[in-house]
Amino acid sequence: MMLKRIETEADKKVRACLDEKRSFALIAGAGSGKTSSLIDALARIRETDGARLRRDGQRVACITYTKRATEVIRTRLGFDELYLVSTLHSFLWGQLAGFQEDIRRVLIEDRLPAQIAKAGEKVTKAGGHTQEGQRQQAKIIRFQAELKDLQLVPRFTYEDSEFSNYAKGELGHPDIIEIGSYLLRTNRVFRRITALRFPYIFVDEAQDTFKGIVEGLNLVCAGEGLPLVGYFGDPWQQIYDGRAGDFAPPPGGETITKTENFRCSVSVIAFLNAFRKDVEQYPAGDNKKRQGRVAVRLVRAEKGLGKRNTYTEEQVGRALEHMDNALSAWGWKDRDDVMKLLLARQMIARRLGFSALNDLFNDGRMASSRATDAFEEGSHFLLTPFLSTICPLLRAKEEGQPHRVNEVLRRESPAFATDGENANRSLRQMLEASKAAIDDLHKHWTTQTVGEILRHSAKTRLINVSDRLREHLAREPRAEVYDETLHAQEKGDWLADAFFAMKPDTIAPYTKYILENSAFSTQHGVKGEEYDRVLVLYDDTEAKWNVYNFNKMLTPDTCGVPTDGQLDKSRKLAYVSFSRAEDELGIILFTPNPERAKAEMMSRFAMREEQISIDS
Ligand SMILES: Nc1ncnc2c1ncn2[C@@H]1O[C@H](COP(=O)(O)OP(=O)(O)OP(=O)(O)O)[C@@H](O)[C@H]1O
Repeated sequence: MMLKRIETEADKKVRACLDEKRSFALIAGAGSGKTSSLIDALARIRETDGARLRRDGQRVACITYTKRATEVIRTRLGFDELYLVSTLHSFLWGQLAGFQEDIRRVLIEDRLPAQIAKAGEKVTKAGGHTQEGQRQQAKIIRFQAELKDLQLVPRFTYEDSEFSNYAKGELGHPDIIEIGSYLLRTNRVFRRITALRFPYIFVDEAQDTFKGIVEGLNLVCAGEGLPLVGYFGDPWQQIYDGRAGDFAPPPGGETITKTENFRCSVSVIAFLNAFRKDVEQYPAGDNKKRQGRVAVRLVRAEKGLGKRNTYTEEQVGRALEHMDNALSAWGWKDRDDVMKLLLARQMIARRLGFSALNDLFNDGRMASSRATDAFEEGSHFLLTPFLSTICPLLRAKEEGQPHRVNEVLRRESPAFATDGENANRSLRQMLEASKAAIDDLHKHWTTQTVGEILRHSAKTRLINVSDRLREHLAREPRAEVYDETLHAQEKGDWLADAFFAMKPDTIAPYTKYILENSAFSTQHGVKGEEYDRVLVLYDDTEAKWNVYNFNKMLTPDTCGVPTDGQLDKSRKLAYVSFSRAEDELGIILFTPNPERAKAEMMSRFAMREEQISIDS
């Protein structure tokens, strides 16, 4: 909680850049108050140049990463129309919508040929006779037909959807990024118009924006004077693939480093400084008075005895016992304000009661790594109807909240959308229909399988059904026994079949976990958050070996040197996790050699003997 605002050196430098009309990039470590710096900068422009901008019909653009951030910033600026605060997609579409003929040209010359080529590569990889090969082949045929139809599309639209239908002129999220990058790169008029509309462009969380967009905005703002672009972000907090990571202003711009930390206690900052060498932070607010604590617990790792060297159920249980031991040792056992950050969902799943679902989506025979990732993010197409509609509806019913039921129905259910077929139904009719629909859904939920529930919900148009889900619901279950050599490319069929055959009881805790804050989170899920006490648990047996390796990242002398990729990914994720702690940070590391790891961590991270304990 911010008590009083302190103007920092970095804020002064940003102010100087604004006054001199120079582009800049503010690299601000964790807890440094990026949002405050951004708001200050936006407000400064209002003071110095606001009247002129309004007179000339120009605005200040602020591109945010999430819709939630958009709301926060708009509110803090008093909803002033001088500013256009929007997510990247909506900002780009605002600029692209007027360039209809250019959109058509980019789709014809670049976007569709690129997608056809990509599908072609997948056909070659999968083999034309496999189901995946045929699926990709069908995609190529569809794209080719859409390519022909593109000439006839009267108008291109974008409705904030993931999916595209080019023949109907409907664009999806990825199209907006690709077309936006392409036009910024190649079309001088597009750049000129963007610059005229927005002499000042700010990008929040710049590390997570797309490379092509940073390059494009730098072209828009090349040269001296306005337009200028200001990036705010932290390269060490870029944890998703394909994003800008290291961002820099256009040539001539200034890179400013913000070294304050207003969030973390003295001990946590000292540890962060030992961990990350490019920014030396200091406690800059009331946090200077908080000593806090950093403690490490080293546990002797067991070799995974389960499938693919992962833990068996019994071993997961033992690992959880070690976690409880550490909680007791740190005096955290009975506290409910300890945020536990686990990399492996298996342990969270076991604690919260969705192991069966978790096991299914982590079973490499049926789930591709993409499917596992989507499960972890809560974006898998088999699960989204439950996350967005079915479980929220059942929950609202259970809690006796008819208004909430109606809200979900109106927002998510085609059968209850207030336009179209329902436009003429009275409120009473709608309420009666919704009650009947929910009672019916509840009956299915308690007696039927997941597949039956989905089919019922699709038939009654209670849920939005994606094309992929529709295909799976419509086909017969695969009769063959799964064979890796024959079916690897079609494993999604077996995944869907197994999912459809499940009882729904493990889905409710999963959706609750994904949708609500609980005392557990994955390490990816806590970006931007802060908690009094944070426990971070590393167990490489459960991690994706080729992607992360926390033992090698933290103790390379004990465990061997990580690959560049492992080092980069593991340390960014660790930095995000560690820096969430306001007061106390506890790290549990399962290591093959606790004694050596202890000595190495003490010297590497300037830790004292009593900070590191061993539980063998
Ligand atoms: N100038 C300031 N003076 C006093 N407190 C501040 C100031 N700026 C930010 N804070 C407080 O410091 C904490 C961290 O701020 P904020 O969450 O904006 O940091 P951040 O840079 O976005 O961090 P991260 O990148 O780690 O998510 C918040 O509790 C905020 O209220």
